[in-house]
Amino acid sequence: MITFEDVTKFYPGQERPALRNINLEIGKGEFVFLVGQSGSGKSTFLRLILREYRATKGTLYVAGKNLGTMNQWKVPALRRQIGTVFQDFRLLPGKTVYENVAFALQVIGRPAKEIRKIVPETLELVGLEGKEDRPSDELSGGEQQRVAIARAFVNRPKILIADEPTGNLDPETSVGIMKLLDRINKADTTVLMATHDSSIVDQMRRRVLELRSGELVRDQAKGVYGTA
Ligand SMILES: Nc1ncnc2c1ncn2[C@@H]1O[C@H](COP(=O)(O)OP(=O)(O)OP(=O)(O)O)[C@@H](O)[C@H]1O
Repeated sequence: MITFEDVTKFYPGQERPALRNINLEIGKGEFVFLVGQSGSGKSTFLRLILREYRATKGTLYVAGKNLGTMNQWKVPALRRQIGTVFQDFRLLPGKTVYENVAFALQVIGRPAKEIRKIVPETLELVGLEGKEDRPSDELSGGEQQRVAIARAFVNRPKILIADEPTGNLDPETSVGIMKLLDRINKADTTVLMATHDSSIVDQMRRRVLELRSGELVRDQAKGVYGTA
């Protein structure tokens, strides 16, 4: 689903690359944690997959497409296959739970009838049934993240990228969010999650990729957050 072939990324004016010679493959339906200290290259890794940047060297394939040679006009279609969730939720202020999720389908031109069917189904999946009409800014952090996950998943993307999705949540709420991401993964969605949350990584025991100064220093099946 995602293949890095010797991918290096230099930002303009940088002496050291943000990512250096990354080689790896993430298969369909995998759940992968991306860990590493601040500045190790995690965000750059995720942004390359979204074609926010191009690799300076090497080749990156996502959902069968070579992102290096992809025309700019095809990038929106690529991004429709990748749901994104962030630490700070990024919901539409002043909109209800329902509107936040429906908007994701409206902007890609889905028919109103389909939207009326899929949005309630997805809100039920994330445990927000009955809260459709609540203003999203009045919800708890955990509920807001559920809205964000519903919005990211409502289009049934092949890949879900989560950048520190539990970073603003307490441990108990974080466990609930991880159960939800696990359920989405079991629905055959490839999940890639950047995190500093060691207890979650240690509990879940999924594949762990560790970056250090832009290099991939660990690729461990059923891994833990840190090596001793
Ligand atoms: N737009 C940019 N322009 C120039 N340098 C950048 C840019 N974005 C990131 N960098 C640099 O690239 C390196 C990797 O940064 P990146 O944001 O990918 O790390 P990170 O692991 O996501 O960090 P964090 O955990 O703090 O989000 C750092 O040295 C950073 O300063």
